[in-house]
Amino acid sequence: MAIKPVIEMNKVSKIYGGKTENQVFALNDVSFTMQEGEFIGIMGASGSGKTTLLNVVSTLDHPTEGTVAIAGTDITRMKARELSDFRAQRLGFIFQEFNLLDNLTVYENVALPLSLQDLPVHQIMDRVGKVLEQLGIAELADKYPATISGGQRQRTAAARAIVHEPALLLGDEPTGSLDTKNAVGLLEQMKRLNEQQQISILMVTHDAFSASYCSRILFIQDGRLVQELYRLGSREAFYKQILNVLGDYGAAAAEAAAKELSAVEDRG
Ligand SMILES: Nc1ncnc2c1ncn2[C@@H]1O[C@H](COP(=O)(O)OP(=O)(O)OP(=O)(O)O)[C@@H](O)[C@H]1O
Repeated sequence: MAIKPVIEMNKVSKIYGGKTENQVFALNDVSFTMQEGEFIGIMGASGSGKTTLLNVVSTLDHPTEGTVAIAGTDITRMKARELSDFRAQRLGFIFQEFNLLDNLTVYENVALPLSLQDLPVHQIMDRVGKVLEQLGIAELADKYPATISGGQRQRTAAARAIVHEPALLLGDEPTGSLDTKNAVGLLEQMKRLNEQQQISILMVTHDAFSASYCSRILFIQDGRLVQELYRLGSREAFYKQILNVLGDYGAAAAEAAAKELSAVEDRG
């Protein structure tokens, strides 16, 4: 099977502010292609444009210039209504806050993206059942979010993000609010989804440890892509490589990298 691009971003700029004064180039002439089955991490300092990039890809924000195609569809030409259907059917999201609905069970939360698509009930039951099994939470189907652990809530959120088999899974600091054990659990799950089901994942993270699970990292600085790193060897080696690159970008990043490097033997 031929590998197809899942994201084609071509000369994208996003400018905030007035026509001439106080302009902020949140993204500045950004181009990259993501192939189906990649697991890409976006890294960069605070204010470098990571969230803007993710928002443009997720169709929540419109670029000032340039084009973005997702799975062959140019989203920069779509109307609002088409965009919301496209988002619901083709994209999956994992956020730092799990955004589960408290008055729905685990099963109902996971079924939500399918219920919105008017699928027959037996098809919904079948797909939800499979994805709950996959994420090891089948026995929690009838429980409510308030009665399960943080890690289980995060897995429920992950199940909901993939139940409709999106072309692309997007994460904004998905491990941000998790302790180390649950963060590793979620990253392992994402890695499995990526490797075993070829789900394409784009994730924003400031954390080198999380980023080391990716197959490629794009580094962004002042709205520009400044470097990319492919994982060639082990995750541990990739982690050190990422820390070294972060170390190249400013004293603050270097300080954080040095701290992390000293902890590398413990966590890596
Ligand atoms: N709605 C907006 N109006 C004006 N400027 C904005 C707006 N949103 C973002 N910016 C600016 O665009 C730049 C990029 O912001 P963005 O949120 O993409 O950065 P980030 O890398 O995600 O930062 P962080 O890691 O702190 O979340 C920043 O200078 C920010 O102040």
